[in-house]
Amino acid sequence: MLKAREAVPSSRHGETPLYLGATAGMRLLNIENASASDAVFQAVEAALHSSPFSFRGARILSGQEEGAFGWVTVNYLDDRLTQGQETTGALDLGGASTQISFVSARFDGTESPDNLMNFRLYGNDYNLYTHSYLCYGKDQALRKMLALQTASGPTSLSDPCFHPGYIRTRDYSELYASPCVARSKPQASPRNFTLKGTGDFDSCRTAVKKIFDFSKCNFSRCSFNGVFQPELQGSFGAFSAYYFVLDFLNLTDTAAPMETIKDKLREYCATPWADMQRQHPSTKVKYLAEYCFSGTYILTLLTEGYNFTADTFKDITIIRKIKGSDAGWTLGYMLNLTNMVPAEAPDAPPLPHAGYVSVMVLTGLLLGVLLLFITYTLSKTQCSNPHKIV
Ligand SMILES: Nc1ncnc2c1ncn2[C@@H]1O[C@H](COP(=O)(O)OP(=O)(O)OP(=O)(O)O)[C@@H](O)[C@H]1O
Repeated sequence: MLKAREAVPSSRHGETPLYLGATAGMRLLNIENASASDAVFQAVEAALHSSPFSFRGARILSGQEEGAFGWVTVNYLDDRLTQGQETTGALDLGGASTQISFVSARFDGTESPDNLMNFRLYGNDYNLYTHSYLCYGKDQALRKMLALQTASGPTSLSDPCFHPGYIRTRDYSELYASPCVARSKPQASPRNFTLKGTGDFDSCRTAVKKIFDFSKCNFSRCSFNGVFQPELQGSFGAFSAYYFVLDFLNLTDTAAPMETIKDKLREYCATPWADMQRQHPSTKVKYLAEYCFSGTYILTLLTEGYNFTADTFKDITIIRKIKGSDAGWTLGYMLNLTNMVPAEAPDAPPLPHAGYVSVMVLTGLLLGVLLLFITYTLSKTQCSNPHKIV
């Protein structure tokens, strides 16, 4: 808010619209404890009402909206919508949910209407495929994996997704305090367990893969958990936690061979925890401890979950910003609420600007010549009939 006050001239504060959108973290809180979620909204709304901006409401976005607005942002910033070009798909990874959105020539919503978002933008129609996976953001995905590993209520857990030498005591009640895992809490578990890292990428992949269900699909094709997904098409931009994690791991080059990416992760996960802390003293410890899991999760989600292959992986660009603006759902949300992306292309002028200038100059010249001619004719008439005036 302080940044916004500085960025917007104070004379314009009152006319600047302010909206608040909440995503999967709040969706989960709403499921878990609706009155707590309401209380958060009341407090936030009170604070925003007292800001100098024109506050126009706070609400929780649906997963579909989150995915679709991320897609609008990426394609708006790339100027693909005004030009009616082939669009870029959007891959968003948050803490609580993850979204995939893209236009596919093979998807018109018939097979799975829930995944369809129709848009008419700048005179072009788009059938957007979008799906949001609640509980598959990187923080909730880690909970899901740990829940599977602690289903029998052990006091100690050797975990391949954490560095060798990493030790942390984890509280069972805290780990299972999320609707994503609450139902699988072991009946008779001790108060806590000791998590010990073993740093083994291949075993980590095996553990991560277990949080995806590939056993059922009632459609012609699925990603995971029985969710319909048409064949991937075109290029994709991956942002948010995809960027934070892959940038830290130096793995943003998606054109690198898949084996090279795996080798780098193998080496990274196997690095002793003490070395990691020494090499990255200013990195937040929670992030540092979880990059091995997060990197492995991202690779598994993209390849096994969404079906990117060794060949199509290079179609993904890992992005943070486009032309100086953050890639993410927020800009798309604002553009939508302020009607800044019109359904129809603005009327094209019949002539380009240079054409108008030429017509104006020619008309001016003609009028000038006409005026001169009239003046000349009049003065001649007056000279040849001097007596008629009297
Ligand atoms: N530098 C970083 N390194 C690693 N993780 C990061 C870094 N910065 C932020 N994160 C994490 O990345 C995740 C994505 O954050 P973001 O704010 O984009 O999504 P979110 O609001 O959690 O989304 P959603 O509610 O839809 O799941 C969060 O879990 C956040 O803690």
